[in-house]
Amino acid sequence: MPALVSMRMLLAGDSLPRFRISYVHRTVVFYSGIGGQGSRGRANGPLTLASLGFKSEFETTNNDKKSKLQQLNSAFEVPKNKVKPVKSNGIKEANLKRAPDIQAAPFAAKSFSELGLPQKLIERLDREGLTVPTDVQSSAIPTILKNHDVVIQSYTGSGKTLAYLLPILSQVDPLRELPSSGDESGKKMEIEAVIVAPSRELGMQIVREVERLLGPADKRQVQQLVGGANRSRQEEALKKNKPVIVVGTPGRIAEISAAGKLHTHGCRFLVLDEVDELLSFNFRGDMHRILEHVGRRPGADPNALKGSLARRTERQTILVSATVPLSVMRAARSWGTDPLLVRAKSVVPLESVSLSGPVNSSGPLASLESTSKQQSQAAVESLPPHLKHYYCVTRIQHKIDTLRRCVHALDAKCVIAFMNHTKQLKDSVFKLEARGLKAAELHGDLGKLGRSTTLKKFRNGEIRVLVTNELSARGLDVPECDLVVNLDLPTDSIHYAHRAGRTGRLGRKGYVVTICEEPEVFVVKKLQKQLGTPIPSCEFTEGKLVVHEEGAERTQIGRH
Ligand SMILES: Nc1ncnc2c1ncn2[C@@H]1O[C@H](COP(=O)(O)OP(=O)(O)OP(=O)(O)O)[C@@H](O)[C@H]1O
Repeated sequence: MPALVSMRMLLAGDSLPRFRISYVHRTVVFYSGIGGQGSRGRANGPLTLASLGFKSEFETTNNDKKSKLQQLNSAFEVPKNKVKPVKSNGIKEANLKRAPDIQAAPFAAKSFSELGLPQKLIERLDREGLTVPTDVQSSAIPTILKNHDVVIQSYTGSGKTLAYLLPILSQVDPLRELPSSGDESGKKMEIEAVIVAPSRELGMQIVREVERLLGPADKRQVQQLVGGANRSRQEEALKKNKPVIVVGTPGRIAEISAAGKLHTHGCRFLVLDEVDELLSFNFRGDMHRILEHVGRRPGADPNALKGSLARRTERQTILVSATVPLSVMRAARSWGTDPLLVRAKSVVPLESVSLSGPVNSSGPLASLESTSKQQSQAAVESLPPHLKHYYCVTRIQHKIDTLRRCVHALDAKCVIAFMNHTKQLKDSVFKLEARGLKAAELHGDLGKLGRSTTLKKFRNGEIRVLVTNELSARGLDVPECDLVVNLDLPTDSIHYAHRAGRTGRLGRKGYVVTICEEPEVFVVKKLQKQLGTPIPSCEFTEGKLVVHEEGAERTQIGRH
């Protein structure tokens, strides 16, 4: 456990809380200041991979590798004034074959203009009030602009969407620096980027983000291809608008592609957002089709990356998630070319990360144990560091009452309550409304219109408690969400982490409260251990949050 905690602290840098699992004997009830983007140090001299030890690692390898390194190296050169001293990352030897990690952030940019984005795009960002990149954006944008295949891993709500959208938008019309040469009229524009997301909601959210940056005049350059919407209308829009970017769910993209209405062989970018979810069995057939067709020009040599990466003939593959288990790393290696692992404060070749997992373990039990360890490490890295986690024991028939008291005690304005079974959502909504809380259900059995109307109302603040299932656990961005409640326990630490990540977005405050029955407490303890984060027990009494000390009956009552 301490190893897990310290690993997380080292990976995520100084913005992490300095507590550990061992309990301090005092009540934890106050909001603490929440660090957004941490302060960034500066030092002298340009920081390159060579200066970080990459060169010597690779010097012994052949010329081919050397030239790849030079390309990689130039991707990381940053101006003198943007340099931070390098620290050892402290990652356990067992997890690294070699140690070319760049732990201290060389990409802690102060503004988007430092990252090599075109002026037009900078102006759009400015107009939207986006001026300072997050750490993961500082790492990812220059790396993607250098045409590397990447896996982007950073905790929930840290800005991964713009981390991949901005370098793509800066290389496609209409925002790229140099407009297409020659007379484009009458020439069929090709789809340049395909972005895949596991749910309609997430797909639509990404579309809105692209539209926001394209502006009203150019918003037709992005087309949604999500399931549940009218397919022939989507096909017509593809034909009429000739978008440069499509965003959709695997089923719908594969369906339209198989019907011959989506031409993506010449596509330059393939993004798989929430890639670990997209790897699940449910999406297997559709994902196979997408991976086989997008950016796969007939006759193109998949290994034709000799010379400059800029002249690649194959698509650039970008995989994204807060949770990146080894299965994703393995997939990245087979789908991409020399992929890099991009995190908030480090960029490393994926090949430097040991992929020895269950396949190398001895026996099925060792294999299971190893899988579970990798899972929990993935979950640890995905949790925003400043969230506060509690659990509250109650009887099943009192769960909704406990939820009501929790909402009032924390004065939460925008709450997402997770349950495991769709059938129970309606009943919970009914009970919450009967107790005076404006609530609504959100799940996959609702029609597309019902789902989007409910989400809109939740975003507008017309609904205070959104009662939902796993559908909303991934990617949903409602920045105002200040409380996540587990009315049913999540299946594992990864699911816990994604649910929890709906609050505390981009450095905001956030509470995660698990309401469970006594026999389920051991599961919470196990989650606590796996996540390396304290989850103390609490109760809600007289409009206040009361946190229990470990080993003590009950502690002081505190107001927040
Ligand atoms: N540089 C920035 N400045 C201000 N706000 C930003 C910036 N980058 C992203 N945001 C906002 O931060 C929020 C979270 O971003 P985003 O949804 O991309 O996070 P994420 O890391 O993809 O989360 P998840 O893992 O849950 O999908 C969004 O509301 C987004 O608009």
